[in-house]
Amino acid sequence: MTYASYPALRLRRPRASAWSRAMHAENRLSPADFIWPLFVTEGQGVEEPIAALPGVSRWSVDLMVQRAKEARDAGIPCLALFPNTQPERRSDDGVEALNSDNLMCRAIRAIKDAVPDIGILTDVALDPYTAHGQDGLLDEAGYVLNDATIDMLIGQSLNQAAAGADIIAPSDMMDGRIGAIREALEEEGHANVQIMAYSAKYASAFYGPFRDAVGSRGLLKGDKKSYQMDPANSEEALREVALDLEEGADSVMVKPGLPYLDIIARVKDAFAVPVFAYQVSGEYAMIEAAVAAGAGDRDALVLETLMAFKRAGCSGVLTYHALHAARLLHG
Ligand SMILES: NCC(=O)CCC(=O)O
Ligand SMILES: [Mg+2]
Repeated sequence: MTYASYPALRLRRPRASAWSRAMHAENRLSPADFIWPLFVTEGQGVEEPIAALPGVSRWSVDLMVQRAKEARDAGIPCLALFPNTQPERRSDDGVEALNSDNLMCRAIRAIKDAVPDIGILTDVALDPYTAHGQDGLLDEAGYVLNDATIDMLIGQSLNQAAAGADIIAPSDMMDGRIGAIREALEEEGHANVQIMAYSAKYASAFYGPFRDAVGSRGLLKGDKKSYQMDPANSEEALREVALDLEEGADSVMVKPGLPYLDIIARVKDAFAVPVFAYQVSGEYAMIEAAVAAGAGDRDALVLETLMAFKRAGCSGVLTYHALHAARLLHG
């Protein structure tokens, strides 16, 4: 087939007016594209602003319920919860993750009680609970043990599911944990609890502010390169995704987001399954720093970066800008 060429063909013609641009848009953003990560802290009526994430706070459970209502009213379908565990409840084995009355479980129950029609995604990994800030159990040399960690992750997943979590999202990058968690969920009567696998999670420099938010930055010794992926690799991301899908993941995630759009596009092309991205704390902080420096307009930067995820093939995005973006789109 041959196309017309200039001047019969002018690609600027459909761009000339707003109505026509709207009609020709290949992708659209809506509040339903967003999952809102929120940080829970102890107490009543407590808001703790996070310096490294201007505009983001930790909220106590009672105020978290207010955030959940705002999210629902703005059309956001799902929240992702992260606990800032009190230092005295952190230990080498992170056993607080298994406590059915821990901060996470109390937050899940309170939100499900007050706002039953919003989804709750819970992160599975031990880093908010360990005294060393690593995602799993360590051997004497400080290596993160794979199979022993999986036993803890199963317990953590079942604990969250019992509290009412709708989507279990293992972010630990242990080999084989998706299959083990799926099997345990089936056995314990949680057949409808989904798994969103953090399949391609990279050992990234963009997680710094998150570690402040969950209180693990000062604790973490070394790095996470023995389990998170090398930013040099993309074939390996396809293998990670293939394994997680074989093991029973309902959806997969690529993390961080914007520096890894190529991975998102490859995963979507190769597997045609629901792919989500995590626009992580360092990405949020970079946008806010640009805005503070007068280098860009917040609303435009936020919507353009979120649209990029849709264009790359994402079903949705975990983003700290979720409420702001959803309200912009709602008008
Ligand atoms: N498991 C969740 C994260 O590590 C979040 C990272 C971030 O927002 O920087
Ligand atoms: Mg894996």
